[in-house]
Amino acid sequence: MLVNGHWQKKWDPVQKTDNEGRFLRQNSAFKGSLSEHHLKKISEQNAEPAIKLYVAYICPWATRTLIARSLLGLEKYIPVSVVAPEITDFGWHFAPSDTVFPGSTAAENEEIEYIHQLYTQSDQNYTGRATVPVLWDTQEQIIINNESEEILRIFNTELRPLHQSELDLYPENFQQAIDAFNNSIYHTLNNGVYRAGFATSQQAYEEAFAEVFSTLETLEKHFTRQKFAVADQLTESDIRLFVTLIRFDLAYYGLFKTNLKRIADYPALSAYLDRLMQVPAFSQNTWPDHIKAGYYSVKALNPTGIVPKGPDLKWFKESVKTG
Ligand SMILES: N[C@@H](CCC(=O)N[C@@H](CS)C(=O)NCC(=O)O)C(=O)O
Repeated sequence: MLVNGHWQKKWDPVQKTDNEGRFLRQNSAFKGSLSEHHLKKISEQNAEPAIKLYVAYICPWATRTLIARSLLGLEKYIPVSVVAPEITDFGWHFAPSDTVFPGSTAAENEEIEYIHQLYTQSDQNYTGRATVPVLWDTQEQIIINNESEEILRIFNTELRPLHQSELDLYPENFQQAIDAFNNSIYHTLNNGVYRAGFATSQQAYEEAFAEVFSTLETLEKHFTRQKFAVADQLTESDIRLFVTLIRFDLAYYGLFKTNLKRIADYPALSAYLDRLMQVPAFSQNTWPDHIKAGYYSVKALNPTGIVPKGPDLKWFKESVKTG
């Protein structure tokens, strides 16, 4: 992580814990939105795009923003750079083309080598973790926003005039229900799997584990009656749930020890994933090899770095990606 703008070499990608060993996630520091100037520049589509998005395909938070970008048809306005899936001692990085992981952006195409450079360019005294996603202002060379839930809303609301789709991911008449659904899954499931995986005491792990599975049971019942998370249309709640569910059997079940059941063992949740994986915005932004390589590169949880070969999941049968 960065401390007063300097990278700490002795660094371990396990975030903070409290006195009882409970995992604590840091709050995002850059919470800006788009100005009139940005909007004008983005719609002009000059040779140099006005904004860009830095992501990791392993990352559920970054993938939220990618799915929204695709669903709303914003691809041509917002170019994306994808880091190598493995987190290094220097954090996220771009690898040179001869060693680049399929699907990642080669270092030769980037002005930076490490994501932490974006943070020090934006604030030379930045203290904190250098996380993805990052919404970047290419002209000012500063971070606009590094919080996925806000980037998603920026795409949905502020970029509405550029949408190539009628879809509204946060429609006014469902906002309360969407907020309530999001709250019901964030702590116990989206972040719950991390709280189980990065717990440093048995008690903290068991607490998180119980909450993960009671939430999955509730959701299983919900999806026996409902097609989508909220109402009868896709909303941002589906994106926020999907990114966790699709990583569950691939990474969380094994590495994070959330192994009471797999998503494949829940019929209604499996059918829900089947439905969403048929939508290109969901399947095209889901890269199972990145997900496995990325999570299993966290040395504190997997010192040998060995990446499991399985599981053999139906959701990825036809979507072997080549980059
Ligand atoms: N609250 C942030 C969380 C982002 C986040 O934690 N990203 C992870 C990858 S999944 C990261 O970049 N971690 C690097 C680190 O913790 O140093 C968001 O939703 O955008």
